[in-house]
Amino acid sequence: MTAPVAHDLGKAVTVPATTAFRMTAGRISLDGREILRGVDLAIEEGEVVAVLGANGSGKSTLIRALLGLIPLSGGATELYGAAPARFRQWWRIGYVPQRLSVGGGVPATVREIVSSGRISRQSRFRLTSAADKAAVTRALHEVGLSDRAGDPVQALSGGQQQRVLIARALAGEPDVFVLDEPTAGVDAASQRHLADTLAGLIQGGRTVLLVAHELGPLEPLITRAVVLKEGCVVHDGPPPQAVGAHALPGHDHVHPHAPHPGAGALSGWSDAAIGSRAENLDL
Ligand SMILES: Nc1ncnc2c1ncn2[C@@H]1O[C@H](COP(=O)(O)OP(=O)(O)OP(=O)(O)O)[C@@H](O)[C@H]1O
Repeated sequence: MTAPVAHDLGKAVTVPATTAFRMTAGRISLDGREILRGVDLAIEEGEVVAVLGANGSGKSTLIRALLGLIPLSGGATELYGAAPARFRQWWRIGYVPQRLSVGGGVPATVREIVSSGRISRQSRFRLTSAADKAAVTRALHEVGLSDRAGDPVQALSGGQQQRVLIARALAGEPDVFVLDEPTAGVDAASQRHLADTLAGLIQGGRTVLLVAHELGPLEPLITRAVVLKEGCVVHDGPPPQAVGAHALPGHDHVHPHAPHPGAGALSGWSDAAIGSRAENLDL
């Protein structure tokens, strides 16, 4: 993919877009099973890409590998042109994992979790700034959780915890949003609100990479679909008509995520942002 044409001494030249994520011949084996089997993929800045596929096809594994969270057994990945071990600009990436792992962890409040989204923007020697606090407050407001800021995150419903993760991402003000099944377990109104918010982020030039089984209201935003089947890319291009795994031949997705009764409407989060260092990507 290329960026719009620039002009150099009157001559039109095509400027390559910056590649946010690249995987070349990526292979991953877990417990002796090959989960990704030779994936080539590049996500350019400004793209809005949906990774689709049946249960167990490797979507989450692909996303986590692109973020450098799972080591490859073959091939290579790059974040903004750097190998994950050499990548330093973690503030550029905001990751919303499928769920918050809080069981057995140190108790944390909603505000503390959301504040962790600012860590990659902070200097080791600098205390939390007014800008950090403002970004956290804005992100909490934008997901409609301002009134729950002081509550232990364990006290929130599953849907609300997902909004905490979204707020954490928003708080870091990243360039790229990576969302693993952002519509799973979220009611229809919240999905529409999420779509509006993503639309604002995309309009602001952000890149979006998301995993979804059903895109629902996110569908019009998607510029490219990558379909996985048994760890291989079987489609990479324009979203199919009636995009979503349901539209694909052989779709056999099982829906384990019932809409969560506690997942209320996301109230007004827009072009704030996310970010977190790799060690903060997966609480
Ligand atoms: N840590 C692990 N160890 C062993 N196998 C794993 C591990 N994580 C995932 N797998 C397996 O890898 C396969 C792909 O899992 P992954 O979560 O990437 O699929 P997915 O397409 O995201 O599925 P879903 O739609 O159900 O979320 C599955 O068969 C899963 O059981």
